[in-house]
Amino acid sequence: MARKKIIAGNWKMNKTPSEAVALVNELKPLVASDEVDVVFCVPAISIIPCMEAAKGSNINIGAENMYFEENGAYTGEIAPNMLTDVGVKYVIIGHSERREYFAETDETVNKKVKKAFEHNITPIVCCGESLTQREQGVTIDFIRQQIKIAFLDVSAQQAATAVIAYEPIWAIGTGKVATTEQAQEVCAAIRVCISEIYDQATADAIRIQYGGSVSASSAPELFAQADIDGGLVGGASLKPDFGKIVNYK
Ligand SMILES: O=C(CO)COP(=O)(O)O
Repeated sequence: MARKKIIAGNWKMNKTPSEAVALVNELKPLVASDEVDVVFCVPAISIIPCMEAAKGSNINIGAENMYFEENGAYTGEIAPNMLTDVGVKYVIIGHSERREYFAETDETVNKKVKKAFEHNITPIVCCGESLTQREQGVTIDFIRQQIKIAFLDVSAQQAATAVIAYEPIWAIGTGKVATTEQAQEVCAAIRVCISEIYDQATADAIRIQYGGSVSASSAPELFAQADIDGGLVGGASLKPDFGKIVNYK
């Protein structure tokens, strides 16, 4: 079945709100496309101004993180209904930088994924192995574990609408993009894992992105793979190059 590609930018901790608005305005004409879903995941403080700037365009403004409680004494966190109240439909969950620097675990990722679905926000669920894990030959086992825990108690109906981002940690921000074969192999294994947890229809529906040093030159071949349904793009999403990535064909 044909899955619509989804190409998302992860701005990470870059751009002040006014710089963010300028970037949305700059990229707006470049990322125009009827063929793919386009998402800019921006720092929380820039979500509202970016939404305003993106009005009338095909750009969806998403969040980079969200907490798994509804409200309360969680200083510094952003609740799901704060996101939905301003129209956010996508949130990145469990990025490797959150896992590494902010102590996120497979269990907190699972709580956040469930909470996002409760609020009808599409989670972009991140997974990915370290260089040591790849060298030790445990990549697929490790990714399967991350996926199985992330989707605990998530229904097939919900999972079918999710986005998974496969981001090998060694390829993030390093300029070292995984080979097309490596990326396709793991994305295919993720789809098999989803078919085992749920069924083939769910596996056929779920969208799986590749992320890690995606550039205008690597995107066309990566996105042509059978199990790669788009990309989660860091550095190159902050540049006019992102327009080329979106219009990779
Ligand atoms: O972490 C990433 C996207 O979430 C990838 O970042 P880069 O594209 O900068 O390698």
